Amino acid sequence: MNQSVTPKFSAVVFDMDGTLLDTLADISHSLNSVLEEEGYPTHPVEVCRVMVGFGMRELVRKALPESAHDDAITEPLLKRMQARYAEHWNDSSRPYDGIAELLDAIDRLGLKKAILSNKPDRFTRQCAEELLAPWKFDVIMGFREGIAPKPDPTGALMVAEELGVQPATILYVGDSGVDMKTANSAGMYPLGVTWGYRPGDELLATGAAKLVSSPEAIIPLLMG
Ligand SMILES: O=C(O)COP(=O)(O)O
Repeated sequence: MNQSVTPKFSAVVFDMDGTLLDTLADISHSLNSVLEEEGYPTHPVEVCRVMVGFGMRELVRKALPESAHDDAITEPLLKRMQARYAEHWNDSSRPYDGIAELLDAIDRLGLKKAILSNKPDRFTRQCAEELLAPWKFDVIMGFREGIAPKPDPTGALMVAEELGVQPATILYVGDSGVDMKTANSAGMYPLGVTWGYRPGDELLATGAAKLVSSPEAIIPLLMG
């Protein structure tokens, strides 16, 4: 680590889908193939883009017609979606350009780093282990039954606790309004990224302190 450079933050918490990884095509494919098999209307990828981010249960619910918003329908469909995604999570999902350089810079600066996602926990871990294999994350936390999903701050505060740092010293990097609300209610610095699934105006309206349009643009923010 360069001794003349003081990190401003002690840790970086990343959202996964739309921030570290472009997962949209695999999620959309898994969702649509299950909807189609059940005779429900499917959705273009651009519609899926705005339905992702609230967790898989909510994705399935949003994708179904309102007449099918019943646990007796949504829960079995969620299980099928999970099974389908287990086969297709890695067809085309990849880190965005510049993520490798950003993660390398975080490591060079000696900052801790974590992932907090509304994606089911096992898929969050699988994606990190396979698609972000060169980097070690200090904490990886996906959606776990019994813990409220983002934007509830519970998960973010658990991550801070596990990292052993104060929330106020955490840079939270995400691509959606859900992320900006989470960061604000957990007392973390909300940094919005515009290469993901949501437009910059949504991020500003939900409390982004700043927007960046490339992973490399985050590197100078890490220096004190
Ligand atoms: O599965 C989702 O809904 C999105 O997950 P994310 O929190 O990584 O964006």
